[in-house]
Amino acid sequence: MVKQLVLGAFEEFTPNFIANAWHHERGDTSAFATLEFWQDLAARMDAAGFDFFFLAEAIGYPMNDAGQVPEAVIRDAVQFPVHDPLALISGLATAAPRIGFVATASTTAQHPLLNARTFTTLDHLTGGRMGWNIVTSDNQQALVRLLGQTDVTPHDERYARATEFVDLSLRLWEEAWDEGAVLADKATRTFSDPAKVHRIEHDGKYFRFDGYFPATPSPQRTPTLFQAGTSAAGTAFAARYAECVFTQDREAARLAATVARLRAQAVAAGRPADSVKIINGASFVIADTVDEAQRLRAELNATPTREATAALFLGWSGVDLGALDPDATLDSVSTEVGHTMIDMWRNPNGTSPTVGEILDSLASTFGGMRFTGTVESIAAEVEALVEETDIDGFLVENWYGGYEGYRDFVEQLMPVLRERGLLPDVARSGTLRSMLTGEPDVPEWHPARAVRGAQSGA
Ligand SMILES: Cc1cc2nc3c(=O)[nH]c(=O)nc-3n(C[C@H](O)[C@H](O)[C@H](O)COP(=O)(O)O)c2cc1C
Repeated sequence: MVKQLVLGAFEEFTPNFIANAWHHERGDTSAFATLEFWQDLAARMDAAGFDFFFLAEAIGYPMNDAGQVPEAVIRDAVQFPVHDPLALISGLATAAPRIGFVATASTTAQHPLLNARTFTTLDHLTGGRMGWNIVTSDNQQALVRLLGQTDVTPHDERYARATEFVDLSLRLWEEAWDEGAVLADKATRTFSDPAKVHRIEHDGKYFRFDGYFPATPSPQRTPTLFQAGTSAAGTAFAARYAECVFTQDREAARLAATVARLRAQAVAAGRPADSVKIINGASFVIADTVDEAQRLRAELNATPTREATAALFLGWSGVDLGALDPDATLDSVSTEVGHTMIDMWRNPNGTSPTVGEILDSLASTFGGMRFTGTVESIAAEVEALVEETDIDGFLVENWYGGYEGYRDFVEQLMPVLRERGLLPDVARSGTLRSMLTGEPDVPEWHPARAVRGAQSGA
């Protein structure tokens, strides 16, 4: 039996993200800074039957170790300008009443209290439709300079900080307020029952907290937890906390290996293999003939400049390809930024591509799996990929920006995927967690459950 996929729309609050194709004739993102632009898009994805609207985040932008920002970043709009995704969501929720919202927020840049309060607020305002994509952040060089930090926090230490950040957040969401603490009882003038609201004291390596969490429990309490970053440290972190993992593999065999590794680590962490939903990036170029689709794909590959793609790579990986010998490989390059990005260009079983080859092919490889063909050929490929890799869904990449970037996928491919049983006949609804996991509550194995009610009755 085929698996029913979950679908997210992959966006960032910027003119156009990974494709850097905002200037393509089919798209128009000149109004990207307006609420109406995003409300229109979210409403259409809601009506189309997508499960969630996903917002990546970049507080920093590509910058090399010397603090120089490639000119292409500003000229070509490479994650710059970028606006605040969390500020967008309540406005989207009014226009899109069913779809979930997953917002990326960084444990390297944020503070647990401020972050937890924002997600609780948004989970209330969306009626339980919020997800948090937990990242330790790319674009590190700019991030530390903008936040006034002295240096990039080493890669694995960022995950140690993320662990403490999430553990404290879970206490704020699950332990600070008991069920039934909010009474709003006029007769006794008791809004909240002091016996059921608990002080949280935390004195850790990275954070201290001493006091009450000032936001009432939201419909999901803990927002649905996503994670992105599949280094060894990232995978271990995902195995502990993530209900969904966003991956970006672009070859079936590599994706199958990532899925197997994530499921094995989940089992080793004491949870069922299928309790981690693995959602891979995917872009779809659809036309009446395979030739025409390939022509359009080639046109899209030629859209971003070489400087823009190299800058995007720098931001995500921390590696400035322009400063390296074009004949060298990345085999011995080390980075404190993104291991996932570098690992994609290393071939442990053979010859790795050279820096020159990587630069030549970046535009045609950014993002996740690429599907190019007719509706029927792509639907068959999707089914075969799900069978081969055991993934749970796709984060559909927007190419041109705005609804144009999804139109063919929504209007042509989704009906055929539905006919093949790869999508539900009726769009999922309810809280985001129930849409993605089938269960309304955080699962038993999750660390959230260990702290829930820890002080109740105390
Ligand atoms: C698929 C994917 C999506 C990511 N999205 C973001 C993002 O939106 N914002 C961000 O700051 N970092 C993002 N990152 C980077 C992560 O913050 C990650 O922590 C970083 O790559 C370092 O961890 P890693 O070596 O495990 O990949 C993403 C990484 C991956 C692999």
